[in-house]
Amino acid sequence: MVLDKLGQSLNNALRKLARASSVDEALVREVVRDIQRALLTSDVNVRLVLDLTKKIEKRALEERPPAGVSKKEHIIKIVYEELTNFLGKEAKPIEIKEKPTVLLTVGIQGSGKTTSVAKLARYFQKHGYKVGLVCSDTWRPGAYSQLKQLVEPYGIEVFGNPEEKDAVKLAREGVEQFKKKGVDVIIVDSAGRHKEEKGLIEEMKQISEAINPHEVILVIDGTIGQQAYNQALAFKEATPIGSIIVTKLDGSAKGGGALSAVVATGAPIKFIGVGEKIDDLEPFDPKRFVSRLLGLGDIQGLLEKFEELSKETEFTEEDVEKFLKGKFSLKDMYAQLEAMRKMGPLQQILKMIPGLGYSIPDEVIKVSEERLKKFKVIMDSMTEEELENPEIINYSRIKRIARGSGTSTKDVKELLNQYKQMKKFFKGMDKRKLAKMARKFNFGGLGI
Ligand SMILES: Nc1nc2c(ncn2[C@@H]2O[C@H](COP(=O)(O)OP(=O)(O)OP(=O)(O)O)[C@@H](O)[C@H]2O)c(=O)[nH]1
Repeated sequence: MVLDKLGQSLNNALRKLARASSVDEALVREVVRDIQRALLTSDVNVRLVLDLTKKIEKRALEERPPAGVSKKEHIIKIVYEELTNFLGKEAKPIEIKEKPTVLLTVGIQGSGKTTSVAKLARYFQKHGYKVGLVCSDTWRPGAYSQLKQLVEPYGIEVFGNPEEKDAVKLAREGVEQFKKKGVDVIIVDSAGRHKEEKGLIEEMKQISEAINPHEVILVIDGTIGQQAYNQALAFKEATPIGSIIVTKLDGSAKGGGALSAVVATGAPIKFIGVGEKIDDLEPFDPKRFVSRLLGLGDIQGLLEKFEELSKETEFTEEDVEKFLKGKFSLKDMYAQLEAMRKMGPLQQILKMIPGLGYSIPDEVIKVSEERLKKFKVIMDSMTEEELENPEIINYSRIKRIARGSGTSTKDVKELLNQYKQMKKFFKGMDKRKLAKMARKFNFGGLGI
């Protein structure tokens, strides 16, 4: 996992808070100290840590939680917000505004540049773009074949010539060729032979002049921790169109230091490298990153699931509200059960929502494909009125429905029973938490 040690320490600090019977000043200070320690261990710069934790402490001690929110919840939210701000607040994706968009990547030797170029190519390809790669690494003869090998399985073309010694010429030729071929994104991999910033920036300027890229991406090795600051700063000062990929955040003890150091320079981090495989590249989104880091659940992931699902089932916000309030018809229940089956166990989904650890009885949500099919057949034999208001279904209606659908009265009763249980369960949930949960399901501006 990405920065799992840091995440674990931060999560432990928040758990201390969550477990305490009451929240007083001493506890706040203790939790803040734990957060400090966790960040320092991840090589975050001392001054940055102190600034950040001072803000958290001040807000935690001074701010009063709004009605309906406990002090603990409020402090967790403060920690989440301040950490998110600390890491740049908003995601800043690479935008493909023009076709072709030309991207130039630079990086110090061994930073993970070539691997990142392949990952980026795959990323854009997965998003529907036709990608061409240019290897202008004239320093390391193996670079061209390394790149080719990485992207070959995906049919991504690589331009290069291991015999050519002029990197600028290679870059220019490669870009020209791909422009003629009509690709959407051209990524140029530079030499990466430099051990320090100066040479790197010189090379970047030369190639930039020749190919006029839309964006230059500096690849920084996340394992160098706060040393990333100087690299990112020199880069930022050299180019106004620069963005950054921080690599090797999987298993790096110093990743927190690298990320925060880069953010401190004002250079935008656009992607993070989270493994050696081609798909191990993630767009960097501070909100999503921090909520995962703190173990608050992956809200964004949840939303995406809902979005995907709503495309197929027209699963609307009102549906969710109805569902959560226990006000739903049999038709709604069927749609929800179907949706749940597609999303995985509801239990799992609820876990993705911060602060909710509801334990839902199995019988409420367990519904097999076969059972669902049977439910559908039964429901097809019901009247509109019965579907809207199943309470009116008495024994004689049950018998008629069973006959009409070719099922047994037991089957019909089972369906009605499932409906009752579900309704009862959701009605019985804590109203405050329920309202909070409904709010969390708000697809639009979702803030914790
Ligand atoms: N664990 C992990 N390893 C990575 C990541 N990104 C790159 N690597 C590894 O880092 C090593 C160096 O990567 P390269 O892509 O060859 O680095 P480079 O900067 O192009 O290297 P030179 O061309 O020699 O300057 C390789 O073993 C990669 O597999 C990452 O996000 N996580």
